[in-house]
Amino acid sequence: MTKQNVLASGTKSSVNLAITMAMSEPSIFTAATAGGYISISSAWVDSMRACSPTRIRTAPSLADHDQSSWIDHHPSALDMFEQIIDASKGKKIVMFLDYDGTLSPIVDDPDRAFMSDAMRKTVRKLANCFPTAIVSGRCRDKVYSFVRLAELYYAGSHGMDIKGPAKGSKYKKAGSRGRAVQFQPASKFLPMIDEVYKQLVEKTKAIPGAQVEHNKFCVSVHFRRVEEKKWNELAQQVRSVLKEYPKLRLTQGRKVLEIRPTIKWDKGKALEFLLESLGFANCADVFPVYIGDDRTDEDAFKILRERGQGFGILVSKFPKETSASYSLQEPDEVMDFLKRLVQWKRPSLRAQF
Ligand SMILES: O=P(O)(O)OC[C@H]1O[C@H](O[C@H]2O[C@H](CO)[C@@H](O)[C@H](O)[C@H]2O)[C@H](O)[C@@H](O)[C@@H]1O
Repeated sequence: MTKQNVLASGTKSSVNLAITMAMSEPSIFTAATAGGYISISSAWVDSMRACSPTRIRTAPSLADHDQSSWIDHHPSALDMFEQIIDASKGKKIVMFLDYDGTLSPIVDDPDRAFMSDAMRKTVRKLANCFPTAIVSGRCRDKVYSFVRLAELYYAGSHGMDIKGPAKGSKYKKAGSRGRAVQFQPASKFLPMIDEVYKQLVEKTKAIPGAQVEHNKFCVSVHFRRVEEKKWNELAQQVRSVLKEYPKLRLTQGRKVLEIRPTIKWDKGKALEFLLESLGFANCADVFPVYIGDDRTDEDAFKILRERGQGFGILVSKFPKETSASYSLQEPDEVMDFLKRLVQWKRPSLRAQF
């Protein structure tokens, strides 16, 4: 088995193994009979299905042992607010926020995943209290066009495109002389990503509902609006493009296949880079909080566990395997949690919410 294309994020669930298998055995793939080809693609489709859970956390008929035990292990960050604040006492909170599914609800059209004004107002107040970064799979400019808050740090393309506020930030590392933080570890992949984007557009154009999104250092192939009976065909088309690019790998999000460089860089590394840029590299008294809803956010949750600092909050209505410590069900709960943080830090702002 080669390690050309491996699924980097997440744990060794059957889902990840399915994709790893499908992506990492090109010789089997090319030598296989038509039947073999289908079975590899069907591993993709199984994995695509597994990324679309349908068991709602609160449904009484499904509130079985597994679900309640999941909540025991990942209690609501709202219910645990006081304990969280206690744990952060004497430490500097730094906030990391994923965008889609965390600050904005998941919608069918990725170009219309707008953030509410109330959420924007809350995030603005949050950034006034704590250093705050948006960490997204999207192209940085696109996520900025949704968030529109110049005072934040932004890490687009799954952390491969990092930029800090140009000026006026209260949170600058000593000695940075007002220079904006900027880091693009995958810049040499730009021509390859452009090429792959064009090929994917061409190869998927006949599949109704498929949408390819150029995220600068990575590409997303959306299947939210593709009929399930066409998922196999979509997987085969994506596979046919990717097999020519061993320097690219595949990860999966919510009804999306994400193609990105094999470099050892992800949202977890971006989190560490940003902590360092903010002057917290070897700081024992920093308390990073990362809130995200997707597989790629697991890299950041894991880093926090490894560092033994702060914690991750998974946004999900469904029990999921996660390295996050707490959970919130949806963006509205994220907003409530952020408001509580602001009110705790600045009690005088209570009346403004
Ligand atoms: O890291 P994120 O900010 O969560 O980005 C991950 C992907 O988010 C977007 O897709 C997701 O949200 C869309 C809008 O709600 C939804 O239609 C899609 O099904 C979701 O996967 C974004 O469009 C992708 O490029 C990102 O990779």
